[in-house]
Amino acid sequence: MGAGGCRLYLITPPALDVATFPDRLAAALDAGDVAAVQLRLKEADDDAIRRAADALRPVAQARDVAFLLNDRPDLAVQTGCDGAHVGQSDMAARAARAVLGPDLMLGVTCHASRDLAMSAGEDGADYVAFGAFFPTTTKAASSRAEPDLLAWWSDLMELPCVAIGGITAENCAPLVTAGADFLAVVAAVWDHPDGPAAGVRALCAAIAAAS
Ligand SMILES: Cc1ncc(COP(=O)(O)OP(=O)(O)O)c(N)n1
Ligand SMILES: Cc1ncsc1CCOP(=O)(O)O
Ligand SMILES: [Mg+2]
Repeated sequence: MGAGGCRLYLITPPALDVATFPDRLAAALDAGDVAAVQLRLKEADDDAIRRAADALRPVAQARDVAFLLNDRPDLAVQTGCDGAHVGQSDMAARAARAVLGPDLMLGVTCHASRDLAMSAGEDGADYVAFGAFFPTTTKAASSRAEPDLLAWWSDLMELPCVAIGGITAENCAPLVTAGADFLAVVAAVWDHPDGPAAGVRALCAAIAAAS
């Protein structure tokens, strides 16, 4: 996940079949420019997360796509992930950084808060995530963010910012023009009526059109 224009950040669906999902992920990643994949299995136990990470990490890393694990910096280290994403009630960013060491990537949820984002940056985050920008059924999001937050952040800070929450090809343009470095999406890709590859193509085209 480097500097440059706005890029796509895929988050896995809430549940997946570890036998078949690697091919779905490969098809999605081969459809367009994707910077990162986050494995996010909120209901899975540690063994299931390890199995999924072992099956999916090579698919992403073979394509130079960063592979991050949600919520669990410890398992991210154990399973060879490129980093982890933590929320405000998962683990303090400073503690997550200590578990990950200096080299692995750390993302931190900052809701719609400038203060949380500045603290996350000071505590070792490699990116801050703001949202939810739009209504979403993937998660009961507790905060609502507006594009001007992205504009404020990207004007003042070097640290990349991720926009998340209900983002689609149809609604993403204001987030791109406001300065989001990454758009994190679940449903717009995995629930696309023509399949995940079509979802990635549509989002990449929308990002390009707004850039
Ligand atoms: C890129 C990105 N941004 C935000 C989140 C949300 O994290 P969190 O608030 O910890 O909620 P859960 O995803 O754990 O339900 C995320 N996962 N990724
Ligand atoms: C994990 C998460 N955190 C805030 S909104 C959200 C869900 C994003 O999924 P979708 O792109 O389907 O709205
Ligand atoms: Mg979390």
